[in-house]
Formats: sequence, structure tokens, C-alpha cells
Amino acid sequence: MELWPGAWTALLLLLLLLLSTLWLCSPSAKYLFKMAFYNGWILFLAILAIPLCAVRGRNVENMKILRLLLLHIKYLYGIRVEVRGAQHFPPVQPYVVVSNHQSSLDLLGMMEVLPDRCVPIAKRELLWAGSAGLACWLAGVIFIDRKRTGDAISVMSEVAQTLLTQDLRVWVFPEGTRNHNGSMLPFKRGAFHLAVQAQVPIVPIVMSSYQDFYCKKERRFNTGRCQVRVLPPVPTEGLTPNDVPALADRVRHSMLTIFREISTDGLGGGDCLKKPGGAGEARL
Ligand SMILES: CCCCCCCCCCCCCC(=O)SCCNC(=O)CCNC(=O)[C@H](O)C(C)(C)COP(=O)(O)OP(=O)(O)OC[C@H]1O[C@@H](n2cnc3c(N)ncnc32)[C@H](O)[C@@H]1OP(=O)(O)O
Ligand SMILES: CCCCCCCC/C=C\CCCCCCCC(=O)OC[C@@H](O)COP(=O)(O)O
Repeated sequence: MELWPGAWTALLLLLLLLLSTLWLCSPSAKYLFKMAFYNGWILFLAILAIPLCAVRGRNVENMKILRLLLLHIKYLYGIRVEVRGAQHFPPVQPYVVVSNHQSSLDLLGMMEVLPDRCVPIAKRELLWAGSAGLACWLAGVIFIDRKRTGDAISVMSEVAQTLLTQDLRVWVFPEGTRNHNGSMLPFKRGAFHLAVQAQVPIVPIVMSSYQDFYCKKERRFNTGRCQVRVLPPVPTEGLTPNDVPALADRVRHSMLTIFREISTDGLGGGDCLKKPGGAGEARL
């Protein structure tokens, strides 16, 4: 079909008008656009990262490239990230970072404070996320298969060795999955076993609740602010595997206390659908 040249411009303008009306009138549409762009933009940035990282081969130093490429995203989304307590990072030695996991947006806070030679432990499925998976592999991200506990534990034990021999830091989300409902899930113990096996400190990091500006259930995604708080390191010297449950509980308790203190939704990150007067309440 032959179209008058001006018709294409008119069609494009109409489409733009439709999209902006949807954006303005429907918070759900805005949420979907923003999330789609977030993932799409990361896949695009990963395409840029791959050749840059490939020069060095698989190397944790490549994490700096991913970090530099991702740092601007907070500006695109109008999210103010405030870092507190960065002085608590031990200056040279290996350590294990543990942090709460609310959403894939955690990547923004993570990149804000990611120490040198620090690699995240990620679910194996991420390896298959196209260009992002390849970029993660090139940057030395450690992949675990959550369906095979034995394999995951042996990968973690190997990491306990390489942490010391290759002077590494690892970043673990001990909740083991994203927790969109605010608060924190019970902690899995892998990160704590790892720190005790390597006898290295644990550095807890708490990201404040996103519920003021982001809620997956309500499909709400506005601009907002988030605090990333680095807590003092917790030593593990002299601890044995028997001490792991108490250690994990102690660290979780201190993180939960700070999470409630720095989360501004008045509920300490409670479920946004139950927020008094919140949009979700009417639907419940
Ligand atoms: C430009 C492009 C950029 C792209 C983005 C870049 C950045 C990417 C960022 C990506 C970020 C992505 C972020 C993500 O992907 S988050 C998802 C993946 N991460 C995790 O799951 C980490 C947290 N999970 C754990 O630590 C689990 O414990 C593991 C996975 C290890 C096992 O879990 P599982 O559920 O299968 O079993 P279980 O926890 O019930 O444990 C069973 C028993 O074993 C004990 N046990 C555990 N560990 C050890 C050990 N080492 N030595 C000895 N024992 C150990 C444990 O205490 C328990 O015993 P008991 O206590 O009941 O007696
Ligand atoms: C050719 C194949 C194309 C595949 C396209 C896949 C689309 C994926 C798009 C972009 C990747 C963005 C990478 C963001 C990294 C955030 C990691 C993250 O937050 O993982 C979730 C994991 O912690 C817990 O997973 P679950 O909550 O248990 O689930």
C-alpha cells in the first residue's frame, strides 16, 4: 500500500499522542513502559559492554565497566540515591556483602556503592538473559542453580577459596529472591557459611523501601528517593558452622531495624496494598 509521505509523520505523531495520553492517564501503562524501557535499556547497555569486556576476557575488573555503564539510569528515572556509611567498607581485605532484595531496581543502589573486585552471586537463569547474561558472565558474576542445593553449596564453597586467593568480595542477596512486599524474607544461610568458611567479615547493606515511588502490585512507578546504608562490618573470625544460624539472625535483625528506620513510607516498608489510604486498599 502506497502512503502519502506526510501520512507517515501523521501516523507517528498519532502514536506518540496515544502513548503520552496513556502515560499521563494510566499509571499502569506508565509502570509498564518504565519497566520495559528499564530492561530494554539494560539489554542495550550490555551490548555496548560486551566488546569492552571481551578485551580482558572473563575478569572481575569488567564489573567496573558494567558499573560505569549503569550509573546514569537513576537520572533517567528521577531516583535520588543517597549513600550513607560508605566509610564502613573495609579498605583492602576480602569480605561478603549482604543486602536486601526488593526488585531488579536494586541494581541502581548496588552500582552506587559496588566496591572494587566485588561480584554478585546471581541465579543461573540470568545467564540466559541475552546480552545481559553474557555481560554478567564476562564480568565474573557467580551463577548458582537454586534448584540444586548441593551444586549451589559447592559453588559457594569454591567461592570461599577464591575469595582469599584472588582477593575478591562477593555480593549476596540472602533473601534468595526478590521481595516486593516490603520488609525482609527470612535469610538463607549460604552467605554466612561462605563468610565463616573464608573467615572474612560480613558487610550488611540496607536499601530503604521503594514503596513510596514504586510498587509492582499496584503498578505504580514515579520518581523518588532511596537511601543505601552501609552498616559496620561484622567479624567472623573464630566462628564455626555451628555459629551460622545465630550470625544470620543477628545480621538480619540489625538490617531490619535500619530498614524500618530509613524507610519513609511510614510502615517500615510494609505491603503497599495494605497502606492506609493507599490506592490498593480500596481494592482489598
Ligand atoms: C550492563 C549489563 C548489566 C547487567 C547486570 C549486572 C549485575 C547483576 C546483578 C545480579 C543480581 C542477581 C541477584 C540474584 O540472582 S538473587 C538469587 C540468587 N542468590 C541467592 O540465592 C543467594 C542466597 N541463597 C543462599 O545463600 C542459599 O543458602 C543457597 C543458594 C546457597 C542454597 O539455597 P537452597 O534454598 O537450595 O538451600 P538452603 O538455603 O535451605 O540450604 C540448605 C542447607 O545448606 C546449608 N548451607 C547453605 N550454604 C552452605 C554452605 N556454603 N556450606 C554449608 N552449608 C550450607 C544451609 O544452612 C541449610 O542448612 P540448615 O541451615 O537448614 O541446616
Ligand atoms: C535473547 C533472550 C532475551 C532475554 C531477555 C530477558 C530480559 C531480561 C532483561 C534484562 C536483564 C536485566 C538484568 C537485571 C538484573 C537484575 C537481577 C535481578 O533482580 O534478578 C532477580 C533475582 O535476583 C531473583 O530472582 P527471582 O525474584 O527469584 O525471580
